[in-house]
Amino acid sequence: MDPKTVYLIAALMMLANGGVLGLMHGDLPHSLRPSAVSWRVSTLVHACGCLLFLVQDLAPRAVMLPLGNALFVLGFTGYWRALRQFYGAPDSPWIWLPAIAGGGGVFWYNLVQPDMAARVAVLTLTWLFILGACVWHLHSQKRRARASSRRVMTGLFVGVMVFMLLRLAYFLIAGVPPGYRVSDGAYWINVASPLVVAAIPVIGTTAFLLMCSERIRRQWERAASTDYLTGLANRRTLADTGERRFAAGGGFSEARPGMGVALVDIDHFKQVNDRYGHAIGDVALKQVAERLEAACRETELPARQGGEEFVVLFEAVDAAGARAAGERLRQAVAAQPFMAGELKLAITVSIGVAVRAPGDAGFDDLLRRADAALYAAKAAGRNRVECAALEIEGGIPNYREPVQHPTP
Ligand SMILES: Nc1nc2c(ncn2[C@@H]2O[C@H](COP(=O)(O)OP(=O)(O)OP(=O)(O)O)[C@@H](O)[C@H]2O)c(=O)[nH]1
Repeated sequence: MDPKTVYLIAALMMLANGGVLGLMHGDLPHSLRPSAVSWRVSTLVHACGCLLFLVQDLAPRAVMLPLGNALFVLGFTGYWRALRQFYGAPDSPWIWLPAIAGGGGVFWYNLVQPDMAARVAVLTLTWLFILGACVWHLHSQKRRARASSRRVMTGLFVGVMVFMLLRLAYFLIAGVPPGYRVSDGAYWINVASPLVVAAIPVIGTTAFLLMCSERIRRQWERAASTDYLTGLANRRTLADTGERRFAAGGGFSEARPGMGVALVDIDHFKQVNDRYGHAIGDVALKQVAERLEAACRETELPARQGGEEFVVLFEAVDAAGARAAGERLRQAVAAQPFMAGELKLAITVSIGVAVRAPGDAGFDDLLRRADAALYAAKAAGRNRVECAALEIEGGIPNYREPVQHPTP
């Protein structure tokens, strides 16, 4: 195929992709828009580079070719910037330096000291540096299990880098043939080059849109499953996880410990709100959540049930283990006063714990017994842990165990 035809098709596909991204721009969340703008501009810059190669005979080629190559390196730097913006890295003017140096080198070996092999080497090194920076940036992000779009994008950049190396090796080993022109279809490398150049603007734009949709999906999932104020699991996640673990635990067995819960309620929280205001109350809630989370073990799930009430799920505990875990949580909150600006607040929590019992038909029964134990903890003076009895008589928890604990 004629390389000019390939450049024309590539330019049209890039323009179409840039257009699609432009149409979708308004539907993206604000946080993703700067990155999408950079990606779109870079795609259009690449299209302009292809068009320059297409019309290279209309002006001196010694100007058109380096100009086209300069547009490609600028376009790749734009993709680098887009990826940085996507992952929240601060904008830096330094990322344009390799493109400026590489572009300058290409002009130098075209106009001042014409040397095709040196020009290819400078261009290749510039591309490798910029694309390598993109790969490094993609790779250095926190790994997420289903981020397939990021893997596609990384593969694409690596593929283009490998091609550039092969292209350099081709020119270094075979040497630059006399009278060689990039528009000469007799050389396979002249047809392959625009196809590979087009891979990132064309396939990469689809992968970029996939990255955006994966980000949006994760944000929605997080918003639906976590509590907006504390960042802990919310009531819905708690209910889902609790029911699932309850069902997975099978029938009750005296021989092996089952799941347990701790219901944690801040003591006299209304007074904090009334005395210092709702905003300070919110700060205190967040700090209690942080301390509970920090005190939880890996297998324990802290959640905000609502208001000033938290729940911690235990995976496999007996009554003594649940009580000890509850005590660990209580101490984590009571150990030190809370700081809200200049204010020093002494905050404590009361905790009711319950472990799975033979009479529990579902997770709600477990919670109900923990709630009754919490009620007992409040009645017994607060800042303490009470353990629920194993039985429910007529739907009302029956406390067989005397509530006798040292007052903290
Ligand atoms: N700041 C803030 N306060 C909340 C939030 N949700 C619930 N509250 C407050 O939590 C307080 C709960 O008060 P009560 O249920 O009377 O309980 P308490 O004052 O903690 O007393 P005891 O639980 O009996 O120790 C109320 O003042 C609610 O307005 C919230 O998201 N932010």
